[in-house]
Amino acid sequence: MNETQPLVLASGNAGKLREFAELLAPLGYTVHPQADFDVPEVEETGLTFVENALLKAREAARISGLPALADDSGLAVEALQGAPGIYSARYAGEPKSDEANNRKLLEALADVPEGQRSARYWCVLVLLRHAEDPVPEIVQMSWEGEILAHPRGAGGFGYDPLFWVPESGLSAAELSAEEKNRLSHRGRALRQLVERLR
Ligand SMILES: O=c1nc[nH]c2c1ncn2[C@H]1C[C@H](O)[C@@H](COP(=O)(O)OP(=O)(O)OP(=O)(O)O)O1
Ligand SMILES: [Mg+2]
Repeated sequence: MNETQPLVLASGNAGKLREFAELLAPLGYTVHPQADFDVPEVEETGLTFVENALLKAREAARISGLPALADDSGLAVEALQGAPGIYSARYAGEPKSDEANNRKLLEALADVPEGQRSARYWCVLVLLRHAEDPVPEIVQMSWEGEILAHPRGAGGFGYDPLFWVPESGLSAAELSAEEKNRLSHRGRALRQLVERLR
């Protein structure tokens, strides 16, 4: 794909859209949020991140007529056998709320001591060149961390105030936008995807 080709971002998440805009702007892509084409939120009925990302990308490509990039992501906590995982966005039920999700996570880990609170973010990116693309580009990337006992920081989105980044000595919400994009599951997945398109 050449760099002047427009791309629809198959997400309604403002935090993701901001990060993708930051990551893709210097690479020359023209990105349009799916809201510009009135793409509705699709039901995430898959049992894997990749299935859900495919559902989102296909719907956005179908309605917009553009190549579509979707991100299905989430937090997998070892002490919770990988929960909330693909259910991360709706962990505390509907309507989706980062604050309620974070509160529920802290409650679930209330009795889990420091040292046993390992977790990883997953980001699965799917790029469909068109709605019926039979050969999607797929990248799956993780980011290792630990779940804090109390929220720290005001940046990022989602579970970032509870996600401790050992390599930085900060929570993900305390990282600058540039630093999070450099280290994160999403930043590294996107750079790998873009490499493949070159
Ligand atoms: O870097 C991150 N920093 C903090 N939290 C994160 C991150 N990456 C994923 N997450 C959490 C947010 C949400 O609870 C779930 C994604 O759920 P996911 O369905 O992929 O996104 P969503 O429903 O918010 O928007 P959409 O599906 O329209 O892209 O994982
Ligand atoms: Mg979602």
